[in-house]
Amino acid sequence: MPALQQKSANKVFNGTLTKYSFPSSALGNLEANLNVFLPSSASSSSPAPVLYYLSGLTCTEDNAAQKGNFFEAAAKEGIALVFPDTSPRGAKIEGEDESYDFGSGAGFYIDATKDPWSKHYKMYTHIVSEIPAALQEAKLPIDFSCASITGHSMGGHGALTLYLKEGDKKYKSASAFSPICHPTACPWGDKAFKGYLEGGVEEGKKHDATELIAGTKGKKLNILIDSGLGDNFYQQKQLLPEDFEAAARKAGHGEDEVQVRLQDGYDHSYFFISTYAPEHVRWHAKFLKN
Ligand SMILES: N[C@@H](CCC(=O)N[C@@H](CSC=O)C(=O)NCC(=O)O)C(=O)O
Repeated sequence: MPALQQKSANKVFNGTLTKYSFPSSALGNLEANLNVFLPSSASSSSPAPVLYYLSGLTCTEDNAAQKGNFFEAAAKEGIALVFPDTSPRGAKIEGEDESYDFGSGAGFYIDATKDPWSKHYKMYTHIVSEIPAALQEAKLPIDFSCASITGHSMGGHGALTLYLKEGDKKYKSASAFSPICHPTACPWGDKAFKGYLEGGVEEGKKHDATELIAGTKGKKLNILIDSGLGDNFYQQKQLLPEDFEAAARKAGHGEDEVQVRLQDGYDHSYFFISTYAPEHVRWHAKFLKN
């Protein structure tokens, strides 16, 4: 695995936010960027547990780091944060930069199976395996066996599906802000799955949180979702949190395992995320530090 290159470092809440890049084999050897926050408490003898944050459509590794309001709570709880990018960059595929909801900035946290996307668009492997391996090899003081995952919108879909697919051996808990909860039933998911997957929307069911949670009867889950009732994408039925909640209840998960909270007046923006980010970090800390 090629070494991480440090691009910048900033002190924040006594910890450090560092931007790295590395040539990613999952992304067809394109350069991948990510931001990593290490709390001051992290050391090789006391590595920090880690919370991954997956961003939404149009974002890079910087949006949540700059506007998400995650650092103070993570510093207090002694939790490392990893902010990956949302897609490969510069794959030079025709149509890659034509729309905000497909191609660059819109990798959907799946491994594409359809040409020409499948050579570069392997965001699932990039997040689940490649990034932890690269950070581990760089000997960052992070305990990758103690990880949880969160995200926003497309990244909320990523957080829920990676958690539901990988299980508690990989992630102890999942939370999401305004997640795309039922992508096979909304325009964003329909476009992404038809574009990236050989089997289209049918194959997309493997990457759909509402479909996945239906098969979790008897499993113990730790999921927290916040979505705003003033969110234009919620009103346009891109998010469908009610479908996810209904499927969770049908599979036998009560509020103690799957909480779906609809927050009055909040929109889809980082003003909403930054309001609830500290609470999400503290909620994950219960599972990461027990
Ligand atoms: N440009 C688009 C809207 C794009 C948008 O709202 N992106 C959200 C994520 S949406 C779901 O994944 C986002 O996080 N944007 C970045 C930010 O910093 O706010 C349009 O015109 O509708």
